[in-house]
Amino acid sequence: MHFSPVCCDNPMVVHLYDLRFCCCFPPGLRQILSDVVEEVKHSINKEINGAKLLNSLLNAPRLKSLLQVSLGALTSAHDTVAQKDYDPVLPPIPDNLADDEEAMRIVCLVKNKQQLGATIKRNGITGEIFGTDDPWRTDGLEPEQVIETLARSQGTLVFKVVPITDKPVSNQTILYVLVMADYSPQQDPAIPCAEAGMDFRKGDLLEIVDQSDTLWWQAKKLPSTSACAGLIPSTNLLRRKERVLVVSALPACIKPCELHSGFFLGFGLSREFFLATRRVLRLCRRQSLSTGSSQQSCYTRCSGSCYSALNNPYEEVVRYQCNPQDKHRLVTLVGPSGIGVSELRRRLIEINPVTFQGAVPHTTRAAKSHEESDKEYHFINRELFENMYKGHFYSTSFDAVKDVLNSGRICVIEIEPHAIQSVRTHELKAYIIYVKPPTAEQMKETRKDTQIATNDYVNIPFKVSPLMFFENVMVNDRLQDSCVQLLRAVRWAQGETQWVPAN
Ligand SMILES: Nc1ncnc2c1ncn2[C@@H]1O[C@H](COP(=O)(O)OP(=O)(O)OP(=O)(O)O)[C@@H](O)[C@H]1O
Repeated sequence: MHFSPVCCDNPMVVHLYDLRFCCCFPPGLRQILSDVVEEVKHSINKEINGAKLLNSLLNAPRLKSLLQVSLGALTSAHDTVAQKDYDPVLPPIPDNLADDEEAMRIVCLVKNKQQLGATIKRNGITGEIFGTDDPWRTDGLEPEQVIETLARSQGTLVFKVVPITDKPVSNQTILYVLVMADYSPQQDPAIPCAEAGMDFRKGDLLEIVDQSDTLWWQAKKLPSTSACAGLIPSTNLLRRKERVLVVSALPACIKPCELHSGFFLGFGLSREFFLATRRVLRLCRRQSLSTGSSQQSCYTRCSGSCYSALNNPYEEVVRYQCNPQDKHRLVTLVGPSGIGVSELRRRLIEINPVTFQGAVPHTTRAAKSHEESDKEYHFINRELFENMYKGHFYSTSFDAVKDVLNSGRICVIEIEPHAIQSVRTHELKAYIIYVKPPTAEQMKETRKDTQIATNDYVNIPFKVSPLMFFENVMVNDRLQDSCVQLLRAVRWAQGETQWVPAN
């Protein structure tokens, strides 16, 4: 080992970066060090035992005093460094910082020719981009100019990150949305930073805290205790992604799908893609509006939900607490045919006819002798009937529902899945209950006194895709239990704070 002391002109200046390579000592210390080195050289030449040499060296009074002096010199160097101002001269820390604010940080990046990913943010009110120090200031620069400068720079980039003194005044309104699509940032090659992304599934409730970017918004999933928001695609971006995905999901209900598989390659959407998607969606919508029983299996499967999800992947919702003067929420039952939706509705009304009432349906058939018009049915002609039910709840009109709600009663109706969207309005605030069949054995057991062929019902291909619209899912097993369950759910719906469509 060869060790020689190094001198420099100004022994009190110790540069932090060079501490490992440059030691500067005062003259007295330099002398002791030279003596020690001489002693070591001398011992080595005498070819004595290594362990002995080390032991005698460590116990040598000179080395001990050297260590003491060195420690003192280091402490003094540290104090000098701590007191000295180094270039570049940074602006003073704002003195009105709250005690709990994080301290100012100096961030040093070493950049080579590779790209440096950075998000540059501009304060919407002051126009300020972000504070850096002389010689490069961003004051008055456009974000594009800052990006250009960053891209051109090489070597060490030093940022001074100063905590904000005033909390930013957000000019954004917080938006709550019900999500109609699934999203995973890990599977999205287009997201700028997958780690900052937030995944969500159909039916999740999101609080959108920032929509200033056209492509990427920031949101929190509710209920959430996290202070951190994640990146999610904006409505337009998600719509674009969903258009690609929905076409791949459609062939199940659209029989001869003429789409070319090439359309699914990437998100670069061609004109052909849009035309094909539109054609498929039009078909889907037409089928979902169709009334014929032959189309039942198709529209119960897609139930127009793919169409609405594409249109509106984030449905705005608001928190709603029923006030005594408010009209009741519309209670809506949905389920496969023959499972007992009508039976449950009938029983609910029977239990408490003062509170519950069904909306009087319309029919085109002639009134029987004992039937009073507008009591069991509204008797109307075919032309009027066809005009009324287009896109609505078939034989039940909005007016019939509103009549019941205006009377102060709770209106209970049953609808087909494709009509779900028509009742999901801010005015009706429909509370939608999905009635499911029990297991095949239970179905046989509980329906043995009825005329229905139970096997046909449990295997019904009733796939309701907009599951996120159901606020309650119940199994119609034993009738008595189902009625109690239904009653409890309806009471809950009219009392608790809930999320309802904003529009
Ligand atoms: N939980 C139950 N236990 C026993 N029988 C039941 C139960 N639920 C319904 N039923 C009986 O099953 C039969 C079919 O019920 P219901 O008419 O209500 O079916 P639905 O789902 O309304 O069918 P559709 O829409 O075709 O009219 C009826 O005879 C009804 O009394």
